[in-house]
Amino acid sequence: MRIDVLSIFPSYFDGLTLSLLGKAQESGLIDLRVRDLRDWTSDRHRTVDDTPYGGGAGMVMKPEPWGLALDEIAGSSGEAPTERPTIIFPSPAGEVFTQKTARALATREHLVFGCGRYEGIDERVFEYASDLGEVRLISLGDYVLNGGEVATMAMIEAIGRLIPGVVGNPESLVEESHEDGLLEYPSYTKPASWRERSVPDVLLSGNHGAIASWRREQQIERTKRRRPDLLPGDETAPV
Ligand SMILES: COc1cccc(COC(=O)c2cn[nH]c2)c1
Repeated sequence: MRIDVLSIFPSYFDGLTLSLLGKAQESGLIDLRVRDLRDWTSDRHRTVDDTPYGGGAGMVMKPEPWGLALDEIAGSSGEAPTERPTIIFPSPAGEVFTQKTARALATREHLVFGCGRYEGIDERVFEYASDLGEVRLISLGDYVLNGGEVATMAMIEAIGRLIPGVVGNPESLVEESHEDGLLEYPSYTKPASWRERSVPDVLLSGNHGAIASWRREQQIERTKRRRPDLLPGDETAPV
């Protein structure tokens, strides 16, 4: 998978070269290219923002740099024609990102992330970008960040770890929260007793059927308690 990131703070993404995603890049599973949006400005101050038409506080990101950058990155830049890229703009006004979104995006060949700053990006950029690829405005949740970089980091990690070969043991991707629509069961490791607190006996029983049932009960109980919104109407229905 090729992932392009456009940001006025490209060094935000230095962290992605570490650990898991770092190895994925070395092995060629992920081709991550982080670019500074200011590289597509032409004035001395490398200006990327201006005042909003219609007034209002703050600044809006100018369309010109975005248009030039997207033409180069998302346009058919002479490389072998592959599927059109999916162009993602993190935004508080976007669809909510879930594990389902991550799974769907992990199947794509080419993702482009456009990190907004200030009060946002000129709306015409999203319209123009839809001629170059599938445009998705995606929100991590109902809160506002100062820019799209943190949301992009989170999405790249959530998507990247689902790409076959990135995570050593794919089994570890199966039993985790949201994979089966429920929160994950509690985990324990040695010592069996720690500060007067013991590991649930069932987990020491060696009875794999009982352990599986106990874990499923824990998933349902936790989901009911912390995230009832995830449960279908009838919480005993198979998820
Ligand atoms: C594209 O325009 C803007 C404007 C303002 C902030 C941002 C950054 O994204 C978020 O704030 C966000 C993402 N998920 N939840 C919140 C983008």
